[in-house]
Amino acid sequence: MAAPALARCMARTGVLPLGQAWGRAPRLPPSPLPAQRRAFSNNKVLVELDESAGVATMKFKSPPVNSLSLDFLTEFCISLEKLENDRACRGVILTSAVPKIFSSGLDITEMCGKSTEHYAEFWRAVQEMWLRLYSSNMVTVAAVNGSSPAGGCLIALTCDYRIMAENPKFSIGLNEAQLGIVAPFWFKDTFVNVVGHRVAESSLQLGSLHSAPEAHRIGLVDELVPEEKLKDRATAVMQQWLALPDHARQLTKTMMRKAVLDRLVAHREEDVQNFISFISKESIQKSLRMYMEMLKKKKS
Ligand SMILES: CCCCC/C=C/C(=O)SCCNC(=O)CCNC(=O)[C@H](O)C(C)(C)COP(=O)(O)OP(=O)(O)OC[C@H]1O[C@@H](n2cnc3c(N)ncnc32)[C@H](O)[C@@H]1OP(=O)(O)O
Repeated sequence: MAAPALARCMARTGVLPLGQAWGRAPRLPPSPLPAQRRAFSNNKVLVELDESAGVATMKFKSPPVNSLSLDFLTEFCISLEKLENDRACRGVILTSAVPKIFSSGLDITEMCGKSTEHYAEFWRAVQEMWLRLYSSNMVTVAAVNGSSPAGGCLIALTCDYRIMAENPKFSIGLNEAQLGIVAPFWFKDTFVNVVGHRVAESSLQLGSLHSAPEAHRIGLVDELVPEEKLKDRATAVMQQWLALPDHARQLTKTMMRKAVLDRLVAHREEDVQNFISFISKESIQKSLRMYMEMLKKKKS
């Protein structure tokens, strides 16, 4: 489906047509074209594709903090879909163009004082982002070059490999409990698949944000590197992963992730309704408003 048609579909339904992501045939190797670089961009995401390497870099560019608004999620999904359907692309590195921040997670303003219809549209877009990224046929590497709470952490967890800048001021984690909200089961499942049940259980209950060294120690990120080496290291890791035949890697990835993906697909609408009833509670709205005020006060 062409990008404008996809955009129209998402504007109408808040969802990309799922058939596009599921049951896709294994990716073919890139055609032997001369070395070439291509770029495309929208308001929230910049994509640079190195055709000779078969690798795209997707940079989040939604200042001040790359919060995951409905617009961001829509443009992220459209960009990912374009790459997924591009034979020249076998891997994608996700990183940020905003200094010190990878992503501040779901845009809290999308979850405050909005209509039921808006909450449904927003949550479907969050689900869509995760379903597409977690089931991607491409190799996905997160180059985490800044703080990455909650939904930002989810994006990193959803990739195949995570490399973080070793700055101890940067933190990462599923801190939902600190906001008085609860990470849904598929955030939790993704987290458990990376760090194991025991670490996930305490980290989720406490809503912990882990400094980069601690995140490495508990296995939340795979490597720490000096910030200036992050890009090169992500490229090297990508080359290593792409040295293997795509079909074997893709089938293995599917086997490892299928149960978790299937669980959301089977309960997708129920999950939307759960989100709506949870987020619409006055007590939850109050917690979110207080949290936003706290963020603003922290500045002054
Ligand atoms: C059933 C429901 C489950 C839902 C699951 C939820 C998942 C989530 O992702 S909830 C979001 C959780 N996110 C956070 O807790 C992060 C909050 N933000 C921060 O901690 C910090 O902003 C920072 C560390 C990311 C960056 O710090 P700093 O560089 O100091 O920037 P500021 O704090 O001054 O923020 C600038 C500006 O951005 C606004 N903002 C920050 N995060 C968000 C956000 N997630 N959504 C919306 N807006 C956000 C912040 O309020 C400031 O706004 P202004 O004061 O208007 O400039």
